[in-house]
Amino acid sequence: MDFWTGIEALRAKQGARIADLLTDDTRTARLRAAAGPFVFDLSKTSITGDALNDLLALAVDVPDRRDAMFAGEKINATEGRAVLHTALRGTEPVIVDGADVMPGVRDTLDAMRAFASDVRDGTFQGQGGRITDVVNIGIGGSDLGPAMAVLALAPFHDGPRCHFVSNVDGADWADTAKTLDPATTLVIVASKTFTTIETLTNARTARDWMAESVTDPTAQFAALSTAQDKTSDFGIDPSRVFGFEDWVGGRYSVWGPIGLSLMLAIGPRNFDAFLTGARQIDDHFRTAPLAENLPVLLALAGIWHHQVCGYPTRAVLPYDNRLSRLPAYLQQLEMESNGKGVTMAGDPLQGPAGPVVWGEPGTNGQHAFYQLIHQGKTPVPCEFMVAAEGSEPLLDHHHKLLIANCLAQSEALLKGRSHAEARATIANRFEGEELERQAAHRVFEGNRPSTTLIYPRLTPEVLGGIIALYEHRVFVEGVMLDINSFDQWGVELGKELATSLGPLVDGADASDKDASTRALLEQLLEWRG
Ligand SMILES: O=P(O)(O)OC[C@H]1O[C@H](O)[C@H](O)[C@@H](O)[C@@H]1O
Repeated sequence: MDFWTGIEALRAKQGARIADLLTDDTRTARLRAAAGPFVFDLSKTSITGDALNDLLALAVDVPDRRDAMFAGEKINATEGRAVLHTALRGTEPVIVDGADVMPGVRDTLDAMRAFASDVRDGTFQGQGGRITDVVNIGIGGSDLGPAMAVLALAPFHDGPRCHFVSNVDGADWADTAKTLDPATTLVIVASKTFTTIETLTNARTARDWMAESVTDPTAQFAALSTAQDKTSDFGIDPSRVFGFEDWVGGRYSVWGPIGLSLMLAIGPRNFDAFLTGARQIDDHFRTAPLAENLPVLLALAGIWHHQVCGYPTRAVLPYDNRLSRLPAYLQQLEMESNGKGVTMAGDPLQGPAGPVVWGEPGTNGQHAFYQLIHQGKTPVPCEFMVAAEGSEPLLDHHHKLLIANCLAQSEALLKGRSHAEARATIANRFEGEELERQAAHRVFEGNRPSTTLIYPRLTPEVLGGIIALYEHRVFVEGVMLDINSFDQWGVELGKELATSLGPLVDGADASDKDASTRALLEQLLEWRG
């Protein structure tokens, strides 16, 4: 059946009360999947067994497309590229344009390991001695992955301190640089294309900063890029350039050279565990039946909530403070991949593609935006995640509270509180009409959907698995929607216009701009003096 016809038919199957569905004892076992160290529960959604079967039927193309991706077929059709981030953590040969890519992947990983070990054990020295700090200069996929992962794996750090500079706003560089000694800092310029204006601007500023203090300004520079001619032009010695191929998308690139700062922080062995965790999920995704396939079920929950129920956003709520950058990471992964308007054939989509993805760690969000999630009129499907154990054994009483809060939120969303229940909680304080009015403000509709992902503890392996789960979820949704999840043409226009606006900020003629832009520019220029 055509996807959108199937979605239309599924709309008639909404409306079950989640609490009623949960009276069926078999539901939690059926709407749950396990893979590697994860258990995923989607029983607190309104997906009935019948609707799940229909959703699974709409995923019929997934196995073939999945196998095509893993086999190196050029499924990124608008750019004519294979999509092989899985090869960066893979073990089996993958043939692209007649040649196996795996020897190159292994060589690069070996070179990264050797360099990371040299930096970590002091064999590679800065001009003022051992490297104490690493600054990764990159943006988008060349920043979010390593920045998120370095923060997530803080308990595993035994290498130099890692910093991340991404924004072209000079404040980002300035605030970071003032904590650093150039003579003991390694600067990593991370850019797949090595043309990104933000990254090159920051990298040149970093080179000038080095030049003020050390003899050889680029001797402590490394580069991560597909464009090795451009890294040489910048002055970075090829021995410190770690290359990758165009079949690695920016937002899928943390597994290879773009992960170098992570490898420097946690060491090659832990980085290997990070890859292993992702590979476990790759194996699960390739072999588990669709109905038990964790990324597939994540995707079906996504399709159910966005395309069927029409909920415009989805919240990612890790009860894991070190995953505080995960929502931002997933915003790029999901919204840049599936924020599309046309099918693979270029026809307008008949409905929305990816939802708005947002979130913050719990419990912080509870004291901020959860009000809207509980009582706002537009339901927000919530994706909770929590570990059985924290990484701070001496603070286990904190972790118990974290788990209790995570489960309490999904329970509150599910159960809600009726008017009668609300009235009962305040009947000793109010009466008559005032009691009714006060009670109305304390009603929770309930029946709000959520899913929960649980795991034993946040380790490199588990983090690798979480990212791979979401990568494959995005892929499955993309296949079902018949969109290209691997290009990002939507970011181009703004870049082109920024280039044309550059001279205007210097005072060049703005007469071809629209009236609003002209007026804003005029005021800004007046204030700039
Ligand atoms: O790694 P780079 O080539 O510098 O690209 C950095 C980022 O910028 C682009 O505009 C894309 O939207 C992102 O997908 C990419 O990750």
